[in-house]
Amino acid sequence: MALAYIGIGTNLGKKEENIKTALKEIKSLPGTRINKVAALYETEPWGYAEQDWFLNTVCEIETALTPESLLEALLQIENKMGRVRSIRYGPRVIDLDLLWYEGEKRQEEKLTLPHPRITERAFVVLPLLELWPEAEINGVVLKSIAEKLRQEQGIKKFKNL
Ligand SMILES: Nc1ncnc2c1ncn2[C@@H]1O[C@H](COP(=O)(O)OP(=O)(O)OP(=O)(O)O)[C@@H](O)[C@H]1O
Ligand SMILES: Nc1nc2c(c(=O)[nH]1)N=C(CO)CN2
Repeated sequence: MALAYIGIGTNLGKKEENIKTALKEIKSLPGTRINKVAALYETEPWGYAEQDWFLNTVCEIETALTPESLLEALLQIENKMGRVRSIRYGPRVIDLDLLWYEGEKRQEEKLTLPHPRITERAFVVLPLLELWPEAEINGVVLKSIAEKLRQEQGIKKFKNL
């Protein structure tokens, strides 16, 4: 079994329900269990401003799936939940990012590991640190950048699930 972290985001429709549905779908993937889920955070849109705030969280899973089959499964969940791809960094019902998978590295367009934009995003770093306080991504100790990201980007804890 491999340990992995998945970033979850939504800013369309019933956001909290979208996150709960995504968690149910992740839990039902073959050979996969959810260990823990961080709090839900309301977060300022990153990368494309003209859209509603997001609800974000991160979950820790253990899985028997390979990184490639896990990513494929996450993309299928996005499609099943009605994700339509249009604007880059634009609004979406659900966005599932494979953030980290057991220290594996990949450098392909289809799958980059660790996820290449983790250290730029308060909405990933803060929930990830709840689950993994010592997290280090590509040589960056995440707790050393958390406060700066928190001050630069709008983010507030909404609730624990
Ligand atoms: N670690 C990863 N997690 C999720 N998708 C990835 C990863 N590495 C590469 N990808 C690829 O990125 C493609 C586009 O993903 P998506 O449309 O969700 O991007 P985005 O959410 O707009 O941007 P971002 O990836 O910065 O969150 C996916 O089809 C997937 O193959
Ligand atoms: N706050 C926030 N901003 C985003 C998010 C997200 O999940 N949260 N996802 C995006 C997709 O690339 C683009 N911008």
